[in-house]
Amino acid sequence: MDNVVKNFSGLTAVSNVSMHLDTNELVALIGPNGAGKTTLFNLLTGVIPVSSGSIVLNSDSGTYPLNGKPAYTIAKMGLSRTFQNIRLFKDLTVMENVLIAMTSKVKEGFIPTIFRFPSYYKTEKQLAEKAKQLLEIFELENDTDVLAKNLPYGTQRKLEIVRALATEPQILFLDEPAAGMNPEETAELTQLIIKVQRKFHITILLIEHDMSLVMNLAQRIYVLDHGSLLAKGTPAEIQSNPAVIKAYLGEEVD
Ligand SMILES: Nc1ncnc2c1ncn2[C@@H]1O[C@H](COP(=O)(O)OP(=O)(O)OP(=O)(O)O)[C@@H](O)[C@H]1O
Repeated sequence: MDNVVKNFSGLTAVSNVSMHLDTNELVALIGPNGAGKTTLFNLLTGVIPVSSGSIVLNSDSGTYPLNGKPAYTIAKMGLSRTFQNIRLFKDLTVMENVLIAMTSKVKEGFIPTIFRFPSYYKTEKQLAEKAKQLLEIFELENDTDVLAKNLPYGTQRKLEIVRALATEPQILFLDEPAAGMNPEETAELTQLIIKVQRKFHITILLIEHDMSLVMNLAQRIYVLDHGSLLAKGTPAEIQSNPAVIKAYLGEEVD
């Protein structure tokens, strides 16, 4: 993204932010409350339009502008996300939640679907098999028939990530994946994110307040403060950056 600005009637939530993600990178976006992190995710995934600036996806087949594209088009281009608040279908089972997320990829035509021809069952069976494989990675394979609302909170967050992965993304945006998790769950999630990134060769950008997760996971970190980019660098560089420490702790450091 190059020089991206987002104004909300008088308030500049994102101010001239430029950043990039390289293929297969795991990058964290951090910053104090209200810094503009979620707004940036909403811009990247087409939930809201930019006020100015550009966002592009570079791939082997060319360069594609993302700004101005609706969220479903961006999702189809291979950018998937989770939200800060859990957005599962609470009254559906774990398996149903994953299958629904997958259906955007199904090429099955209308007629076989309506009349339930053999090809329909084949597709459904293939999808269920794939969903099961994903659920196994997250150790949810024994919970396929459990209603989402009956899962413990930390498990619901894991299911959100499974749903985002079900669309086979190239880039995954995780908005506070460890929010509300205890230290044990956070440590488990950290390992899972590493595993998923390696297994599927995806690029990940994550927003997170839990510094243990950020410092253990991220190859690079961007720091936002009051809508502007305050710092960027490796975890070691960010941890010792006086401006970052000041933004977090509200005091000067020597
Ligand atoms: N739709 C909106 N209309 C008006 N102002 C908004 C809107 N969305 C966000 N803002 C404002 O933009 C600023 C950045 O908010 P944002 O949610 O992006 O911050 P954040 O870094 O994600 O914060 P947190 O860590 O608390 O989630 C805040 O001042 C917020 O009130």
